[in-house]
Amino acid sequence: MLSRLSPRLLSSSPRLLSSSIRTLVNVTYPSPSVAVLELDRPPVNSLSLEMATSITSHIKQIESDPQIRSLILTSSNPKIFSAGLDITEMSRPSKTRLSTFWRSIQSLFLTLYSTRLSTISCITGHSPAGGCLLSMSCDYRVMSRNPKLGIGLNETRLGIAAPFWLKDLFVKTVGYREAELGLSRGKLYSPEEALKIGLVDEIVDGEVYDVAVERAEEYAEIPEKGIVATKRMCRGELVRDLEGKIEEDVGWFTDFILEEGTQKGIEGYLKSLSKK
Ligand SMILES: CC/C=C\C/C=C\CCC/C=C/CC(=O)SCCNC(=O)CCNC(=O)[C@H](O)C(C)(C)COP(=O)(O)OP(=O)(O)OC[C@H]1O[C@@H](n2cnc3c(N)ncnc32)[C@H](O)[C@@H]1OP(=O)(O)O
Repeated sequence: MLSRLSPRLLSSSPRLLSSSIRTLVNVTYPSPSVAVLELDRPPVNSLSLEMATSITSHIKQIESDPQIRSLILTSSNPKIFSAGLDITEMSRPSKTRLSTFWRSIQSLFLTLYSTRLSTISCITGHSPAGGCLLSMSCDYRVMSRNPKLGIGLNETRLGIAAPFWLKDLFVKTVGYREAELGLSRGKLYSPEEALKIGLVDEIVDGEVYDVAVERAEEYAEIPEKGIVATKRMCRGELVRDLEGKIEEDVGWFTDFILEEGTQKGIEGYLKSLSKK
């Protein structure tokens, strides 16, 4: 039933949907060629299996409407874009659930990174780890100037390492040396710092959403053929690298997460979060 509804209909009845099926995202259309996908999984928009699957399927629905040229990814929580992977998915999981979870993350990355749509990440709040992955998978990033916010890859702080494709994405975004420094220190960058290293493209004092819509409309005016060919040229290599190693990557991830030492680290990290 849900899959037969067009994206436009989805956006016109978000309340009806949320009362029947929890979609975890809201889709709206500020102009005829622009869609907005708002992450809506309180409290922190962490990426569970269901959340990742929902984002991926909504991107595919939006993509299937030829009128839509640009997609803004944002959050219903003004303080948090996304807290990254749902850490509870990695705490004492079954191997089956863990591998399905990781496949949903791989698939979300591949879908967002290689979509024909021009993608704008509208970062109003914190964006650590998987949140930074979502933003880096977009074509353009605008962030609130708020100096208290952080964006970056903090995996080492959890005693884990980013997978090779996330490391490669970071290297492609900020350059080798900065990526090596940022990854090994698990650094979360302030908006000013992120702008300096090219992790975000613009920081905004006022309404960051309005700037995101403006940028989305600018992208929508560029001929689609040129955009798609350029994205394929710039992004194809990383997409092919991961597509060729899906099973290997699932194996590494599940083996690493299921190790007792990793489990103890994850438990400790979860405790420290809930004690705050
Ligand atoms: C080839 C492969 C080989 C090996 C690969 C191995 C490993 C790969 C690893 C994969 C990569 C992982 C990337 C990730 O995304 S891991 C997640 C990292 N995220 C974080 O560290 C963020 C943690 N959260 C925070 O810092 C703060 O919550 C935040 C700043 C976002 C918001 O702060 P605020 O004060 O507003 O809220 P809190 O009180 O902290 O949180 C509210 C409740 O939400 C819970 N919470 C927070 N973050 C998460 C999360 N990521 N997952 C699940 N739950 C989360 C938090 O515990 C609070 O819960 P309650 O106490 O209210 O129950």
